[in-house]
Amino acid sequence: MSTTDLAAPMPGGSHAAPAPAPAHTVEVRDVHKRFGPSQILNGLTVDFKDNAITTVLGPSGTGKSVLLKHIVGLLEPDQGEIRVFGQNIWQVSEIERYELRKRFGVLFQDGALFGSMNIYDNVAFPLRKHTDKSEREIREIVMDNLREVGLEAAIHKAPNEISGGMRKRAGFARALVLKPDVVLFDEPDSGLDPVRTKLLSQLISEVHAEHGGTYIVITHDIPTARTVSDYVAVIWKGKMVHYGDADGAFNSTDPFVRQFLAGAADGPLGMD
Ligand SMILES: Nc1ncnc2c1ncn2[C@@H]1O[C@H](COP(=O)(O)OP(=O)(O)OP(=O)(O)O)[C@@H](O)[C@H]1O
Repeated sequence: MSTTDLAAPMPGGSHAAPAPAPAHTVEVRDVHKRFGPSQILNGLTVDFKDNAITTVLGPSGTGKSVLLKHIVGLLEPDQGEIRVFGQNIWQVSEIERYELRKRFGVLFQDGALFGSMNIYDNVAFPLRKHTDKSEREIREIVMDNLREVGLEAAIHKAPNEISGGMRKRAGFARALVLKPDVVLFDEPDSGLDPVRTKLLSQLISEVHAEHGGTYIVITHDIPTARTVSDYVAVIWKGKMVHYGDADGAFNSTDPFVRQFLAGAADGPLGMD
């Protein structure tokens, strides 16, 4: 429907009311996903809080990355809905889905940088591809973003000439250049030592405090969750078993949430 359609008078002289704003920017409704014999997501439902950082925690192999791929539209649910900005992403055209995706920034595990481009060109890439900004404007945005993640001195380096932590920061800068409403992080801590993990977690919190937005951080690293979380979501066996504020999660009396967040061997959570 175009804006002209929305402005058209209704029979009886009144105007059509604009569509109500969605309650949440990212809504996951009863999503099921199976790969071969394995049911990975099994009726998973969650509304991510807007303008907040939610960490998605859960044991290895429980479907956290599969959930993230559903949210960005890389995987289609067998059943259920993924709604972003109020739209079911599998009930819109491919072009509309592509437009919705542009409002997402994603930081993949390895930063997902192009090996053949230097750091500057990697960060400039989304601006060159998706906007008609001049090279002068692009330079200003890229340098602002690289400064924010502390990489302005590394612009001429290739991805394989910098450390894993720097690659993640470059990936973060690239994820931010289009000023996304939603930023997703797939295990930002993977492959980093505890000090670099802590520094990256602090950077995520600082950037969020500066720009706002809906951040979803997939991790199984409890210290990362403690540093960045406003809200904590816990997945187990393909379902969302807990969603609440960080204090509530870390002080939960639920045996499963307690065991998982304490990293304890004793409790309902076994090796299966
Ligand atoms: N495209 C796919 N085809 C088949 N199986 C898949 C596919 N993607 C994921 N899986 C399987 O789904 C399960 C969940 O994977 P996922 O990567 O979401 O786990 P995770 O919770 O993110 O785990 P970790 O914390 O260890 O990264 C795994 O058993 C994985 O092998």
